Amino acid sequence: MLIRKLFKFESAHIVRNCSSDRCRRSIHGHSYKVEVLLEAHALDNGQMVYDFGLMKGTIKDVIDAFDHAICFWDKDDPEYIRLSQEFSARWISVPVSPSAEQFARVFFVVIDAILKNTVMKNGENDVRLHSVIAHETETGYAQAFREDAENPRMGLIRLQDLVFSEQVKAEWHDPHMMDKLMAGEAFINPEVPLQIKA
Ligand SMILES: Nc1nc2c(c(=O)[nH]1)N=C([C@H](O)[C@H](O)COP(=O)(O)OP(=O)(O)OP(=O)(O)O)CN2
Repeated sequence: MLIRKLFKFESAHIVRNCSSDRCRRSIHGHSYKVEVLLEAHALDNGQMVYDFGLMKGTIKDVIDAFDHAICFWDKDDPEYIRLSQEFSARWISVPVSPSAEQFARVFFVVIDAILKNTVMKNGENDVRLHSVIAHETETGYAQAFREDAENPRMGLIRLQDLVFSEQVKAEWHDPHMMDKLMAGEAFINPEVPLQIKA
């Protein structure tokens, strides 16, 4: 079974080398929608794949990092990068160009790591990330599956190559969230007292 949770953020970027002229050399913004699809073949104690509410912690924070931020490719012109960092308190540096395709892959890599590091406490069974859909506009989206996220032909995405500005980190529930993720520290879900036994 699949479940899907939708997140939204507003973000600015340039996508270098693309065919659309407006897109490749003008800073522009989108109202992004990100769909996170989780898969399981059994249900937890609440008879759910994974409680939607649990996705409003670390997973929501990492997506919301991009809200009201400028996102740039770390291979972009150093002067563009410098000015983005100077004039925007909220910025994210990514190791791939910020197309819809790469947003979907970036979120897949991070959310997959979060789920793998999460200690689930309510009888969840083999919950895994199925795919991530990044809607750039009302009419265009990209969907990344595991084979896309891990595909070196699409560019390598490693957690340590994502850089979040100090302002972005300061607004997280835990400003050290990404450091903890990279160090392999567990994210522990809350205990749930069992009320009724099936
Ligand atoms: N495959 C992709 N194509 C394009 C991407 C992308 O990320 N992946 N990105 C862009 C631009 O960022 C552009 O701003 C969005 O393109 P487009 O869909 O053409 O935008 P419109 O606002 O014109 O959308 P309409 O709904 O068609 O009016 C370009 N291509």
